Amino acid sequence: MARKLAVQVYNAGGHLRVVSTKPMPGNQWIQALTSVGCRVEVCVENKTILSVDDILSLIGTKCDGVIGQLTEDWGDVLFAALKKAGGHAYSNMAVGYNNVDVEAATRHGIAVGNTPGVLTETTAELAAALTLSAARRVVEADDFMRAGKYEGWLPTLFVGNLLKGQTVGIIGAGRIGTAYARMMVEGFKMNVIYYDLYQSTRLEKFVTAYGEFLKTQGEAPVHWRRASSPEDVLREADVISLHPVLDKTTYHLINKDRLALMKKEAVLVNASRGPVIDEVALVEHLKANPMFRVGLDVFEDEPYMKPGLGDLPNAVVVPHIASASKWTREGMATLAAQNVAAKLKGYPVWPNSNNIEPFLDESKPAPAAAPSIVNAKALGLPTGDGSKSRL
Ligand SMILES: NC(=O)C1=CN([C@@H]2O[C@H](COP(=O)(O)OP(=O)(O)OC[C@H]3O[C@@H](n4cnc5c(N)ncnc54)[C@H](O)[C@@H]3O)[C@@H](O)[C@H]2O)C=CC1
Ligand SMILES: O=C(O)C(=O)CO
Repeated sequence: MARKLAVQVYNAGGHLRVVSTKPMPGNQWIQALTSVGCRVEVCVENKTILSVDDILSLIGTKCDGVIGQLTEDWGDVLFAALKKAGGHAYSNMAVGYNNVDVEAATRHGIAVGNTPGVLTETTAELAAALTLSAARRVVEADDFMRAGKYEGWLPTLFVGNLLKGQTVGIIGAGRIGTAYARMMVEGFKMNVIYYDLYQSTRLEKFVTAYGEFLKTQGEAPVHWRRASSPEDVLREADVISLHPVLDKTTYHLINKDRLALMKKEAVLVNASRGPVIDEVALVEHLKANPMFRVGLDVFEDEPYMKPGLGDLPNAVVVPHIASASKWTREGMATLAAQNVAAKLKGYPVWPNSNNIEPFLDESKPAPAAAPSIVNAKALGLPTGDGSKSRL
């Protein structure tokens, strides 16, 4: 028999029961649910990653919707239980949903929400921070300073890589990959080479226009190129940042053979998902190539690092914090709650998940629509901007 977990209850009399597996920042998300008649139960158990059994006990025998986290295994067992408890809606508090078996959810008639857009710039900024930290050896230098090793300026002390005028490679030029590329182009006048399954006309247009602007300033223009393979990007770029979804096509996209193609002094950044890189191969590559550097926000076996990674000075490692700004985390919570609330109320699905701003504007009521439901088509859910009624 599963143990009962501690919960905090909001709007105890609400007729729809919604569970959040974690406390989430801000109040707007609670408001989005209680205002449509939900009783909200937030798990406050002191345990970082909830097991399937933990979540089964939270779902219980009557549950209309759940907001869950990317650390949880949302597969057939949980969706079957949610369905049996009368549930119709689940939302990840994340844009990535590789932890969710969407087919299983669809089989059980459960809508799966995610939180695109609100974290695009925040995540891209952290990727840029990792790029600079790795290229300019910021963490190594900080450790050196704190260890009392600094004896005075030297021509050879912590020499790193200049970014200006170099080439940045993007693998996965979607929302975040494009935002990151723009930062590197505007900030450091880098040229762009990208690989994606689809053409990123937005990125191409931006780099072309920025190149024209630079020319008017008497500066060298920047250029872009769409590569026909990841190999082209890896061979050509001085900095490579990974921003694809994690699926079968991107699992171990960076492996031993592809690492060997990269420049000896390249910088590799990953703020997508850990398994996009074969981390054992990466550790070997970092050991053999001390001037090759990485900046990692995500790891293959989170929360663990592969043996040896944490000892290497040419790796900057942070604990999956790319979306961790106050505005973004509150916004993610709000979008997740609005996905669940809208589905439970029978509202349509917002037609453009690349523009979710109307859901975050606290000065106006949110549209009566679900911001982003990834299996909307498979479930045959209607789309619409919710103009007929408001949340
Ligand atoms: N570290 C963190 O805290 C965060 C990580 N993420 C991760 O970043 C991912 C991307 O997020 P968004 O940019 O919003 O998604 P997006 O859907 O806008 O972009 C993903 C891109 O990957 C491309 N892609 C898919 N398969 C590919 C392949 N085999 N090779 C190359 N490109 C491929 C897609 O065509 C798409 O353009 C999320 O799925 C999530 O896993 C997102 C937010 C925060
Ligand atoms: O949204 C995601 O996919 C994350 O990794 C957390 O921000």
